Amino acid sequence: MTDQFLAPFIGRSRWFGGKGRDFTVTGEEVVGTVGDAPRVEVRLVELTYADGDVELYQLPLSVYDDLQDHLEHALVGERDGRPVYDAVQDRQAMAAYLRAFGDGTAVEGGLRFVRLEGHELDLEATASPFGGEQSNSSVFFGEDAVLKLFRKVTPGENPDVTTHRALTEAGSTHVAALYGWIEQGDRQLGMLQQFLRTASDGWGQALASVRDLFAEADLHAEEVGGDFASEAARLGEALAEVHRQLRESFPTSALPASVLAEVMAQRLDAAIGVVPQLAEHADGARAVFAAVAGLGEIPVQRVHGDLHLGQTLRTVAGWKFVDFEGEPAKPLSERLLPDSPWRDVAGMTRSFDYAPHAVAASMPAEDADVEHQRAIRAAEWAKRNRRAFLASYCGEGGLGPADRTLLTAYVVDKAVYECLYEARNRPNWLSIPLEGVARLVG
Ligand SMILES: Nc1ncnc2c1ncn2[C@@H]1O[C@H](COP(=O)(O)OP(=O)(O)O)[C@@H](O)[C@H]1O
Ligand SMILES: O=P(O)(O)O[C@H]1O[C@H](CO)[C@@H](O[C@H]2O[C@H](CO)[C@@H](O)[C@H](O)[C@H]2O)[C@H](O)[C@H]1O
Repeated sequence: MTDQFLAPFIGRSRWFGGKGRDFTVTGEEVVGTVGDAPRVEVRLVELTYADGDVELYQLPLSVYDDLQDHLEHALVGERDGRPVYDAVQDRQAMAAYLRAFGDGTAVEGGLRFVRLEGHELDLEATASPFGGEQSNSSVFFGEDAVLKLFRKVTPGENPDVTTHRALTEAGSTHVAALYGWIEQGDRQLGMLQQFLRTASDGWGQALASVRDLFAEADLHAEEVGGDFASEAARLGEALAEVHRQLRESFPTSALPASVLAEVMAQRLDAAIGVVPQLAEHADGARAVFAAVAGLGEIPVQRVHGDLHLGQTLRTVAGWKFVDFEGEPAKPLSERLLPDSPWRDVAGMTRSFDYAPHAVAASMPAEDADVEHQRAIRAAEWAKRNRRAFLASYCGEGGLGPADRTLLTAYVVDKAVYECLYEARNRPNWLSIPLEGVARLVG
């Protein structure tokens, strides 16, 4: 018997990846507890979708004897007359998590809080939940650490933990150092890492740069004060370094290009099932994928897997990349597979296209002339930053013809994925990747 309140709570939560799909809660288990006042029950809730897919979601819930006025916004339901709250929103509950890391020992119910050496945690830091868009749930501990609790959980390693660990141990300056993680059996449920105090995210900076450009109708991207190209170039350099470190830390192999082309074509077919508007661009996209089939063997390695400007943070010590979990909709087994580094380059390329079009969508143009002018500036901004990024990513070798074919296919594949993502999560934004696909294959 499962609690009635779970399904509506999960369904309305930002982190729920199954939006738009019918599901029922088919099981739940308390796999651990943290603290005692309140007591946090860490529940794994099994969801079964109408098409038979099954997923497990992690719900840390704090249980109190009485209603807590200050947690009204976080009330999830009531069990046996006791109020149950979303523990991520609950400072006291999160303080207990931090203390558990401080002890570095196993906590009741099989949860293990594992610490890496090298950082003295501030155990008194105040917890505050991250308020932005995300697929998991993060809590900041003062200016010291960030705890990310994974929502969709699967057995085995979580690539966010293992990739951060490898990069931290390799001394990378382009990630927030990993401080520890939470395990339950063979699952990794959360990750504690360095709080990047001086960070501002690349997406926000890119939007500001575009707004600057749109405000100066007669100027080109390189002429306005908020030009982003030198940052785009730094991002390219940083990504090249991260890819090099990942090649050294994880196994590398080769993938037959024909297999990659087929996988991309299948992803397109599946996406058309959800976003029928993609069908009119299908022939063009298939031709782009087919061109990859002749490329022989593609070198593959551990990559980020879902890179975009929102996963980049500019700090006084340079650019950092976050969230190495891969695309949230992909099964873990696929997210762990080595892939071509061009997937990450393609993700950034798409993001350089998204930023100007997202700004344009949020600023209705007064007339057709302004709209036309903005479309030209948007294309200019995207091209300028894409070029700066690519030039420094590729370095002296530049981009060869085979690389270009592969990159183009990854860019189209990413734009197709984005159509699916937007249709399910932000239908108002669907036109951004859809028009992107049209431009790419048109
Ligand atoms: N170490 C960090 N320090 C400061 N802010 C961070 C850190 N890691 C992530 N963030 C912020 O939190 C946001 C969400 O983190 P992310 O890892 O992308 O979560 P999710 O996997 O849920 O999408 C990021 O976009 C970034 O703005
Ligand atoms: O950050 P997540 O791992 O949750 O990634 C998912 O959500 C992203 C949006 O938050 C989505 O990114 C898309 O929108 C971005 C602007 O919000 C844009 O910069 C990206 O280029 C675009 O792909 C991402 O695809 C999705 O997996």
